[in-house]
Amino acid sequence: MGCFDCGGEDEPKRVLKLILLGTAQSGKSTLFKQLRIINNKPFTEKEKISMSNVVRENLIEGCSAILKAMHDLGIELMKENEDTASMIMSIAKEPVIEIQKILTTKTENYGEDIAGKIAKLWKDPGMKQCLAKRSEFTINDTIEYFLDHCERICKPDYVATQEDIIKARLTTLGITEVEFDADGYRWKFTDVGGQRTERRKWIHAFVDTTAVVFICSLNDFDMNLEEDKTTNRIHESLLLFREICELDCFKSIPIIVLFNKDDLFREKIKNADLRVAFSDYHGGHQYESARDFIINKFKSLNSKNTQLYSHVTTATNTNNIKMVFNDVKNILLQKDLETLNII
Ligand SMILES: Nc1nc2c(ncn2[C@@H]2O[C@H](COP(=O)(O)OP(=O)(O)OP(=O)(O)O)[C@@H](O)[C@H]2O)c(=O)[nH]1
Ligand SMILES: [Mg+2]
Repeated sequence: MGCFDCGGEDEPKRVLKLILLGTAQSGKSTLFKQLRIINNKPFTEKEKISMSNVVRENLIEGCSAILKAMHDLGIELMKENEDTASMIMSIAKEPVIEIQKILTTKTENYGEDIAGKIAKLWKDPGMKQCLAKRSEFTINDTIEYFLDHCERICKPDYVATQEDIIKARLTTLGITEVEFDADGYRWKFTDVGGQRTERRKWIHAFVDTTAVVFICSLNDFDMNLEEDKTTNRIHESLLLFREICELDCFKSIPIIVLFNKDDLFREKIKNADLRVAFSDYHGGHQYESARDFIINKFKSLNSKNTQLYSHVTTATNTNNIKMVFNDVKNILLQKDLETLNII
């Protein structure tokens, strides 16, 4: 493990480098954003402005995805909301920059305030009926939050809050790093894109890795990939996890698996059947049985006996990630001290 001179301090700090890996939408960037918050690297004004546009786009795009799914699934919309639905569908076709313009300039052209119309649309029973079938179409996991806050988000002077930024969905392209100092060490976290086309870039980020943080979304078991509609998301995650465990470069380093989106999984499992993904599952709708079944599927792939640690997480919850990060820190600090023969 190399040393790194952080500058400005008396002694160079030892560097611990962690890489966040996992399939698309598992929650890597959400965790990455939480790590910034926890370690006092707040979002800059520029980032807040740019994320405001992402949030607006998530709201319009999500709303339009629900409306399209209602049409495809034969779910009725109240007659009085039909004009709003057409308006949303046409705004959603615009490039992101246009959506921003439409929502930031005065909206007299539309007769009524767009936000008010979306808020009314959100009360349409068909919208919620459709979301109950969300595993049948692609929709952002945090769309309910954005719809609940649509009046604030559509204001011309809207600036994204910390919570909005955590809940925003922006596909990661390329590799992003953040560094901070804690407990006498310099911590480096690397976030990568999880879509299949992004994974070929990962190799560039593997150098000098201290530990891998692999993120799997528990909620994925009844959904198919966005980039390949015929492949189950949790099967893809298992395959990817096996590949990572088998990589020579990670042979002797710890792998920390985060079973994420626990909040969504707890709700979903009450009605959904894990057998849609695993025909050998017989635990019914019981949360613990289903959760442990998935965890054991991952653990069984750890053929090369890598040091494996696991946590169940809700990455959108800052306190939860704070606790997990403390545990991860303790594991890695202990290991580093052992390496140095200090203990
Ligand atoms: N409810 C809930 N939503 C989550 C959780 N973790 C992440 N999300 C949401 O899921 C969406 C996708 O999360 P990201 O962190 O962007 O996923 P990613 O793994 O970085 O995806 P790629 O960049 O495409 O690889 C975002 O809207 C997040 O707010 C969670 O634990 N619970
Ligand atoms: Mg990402």
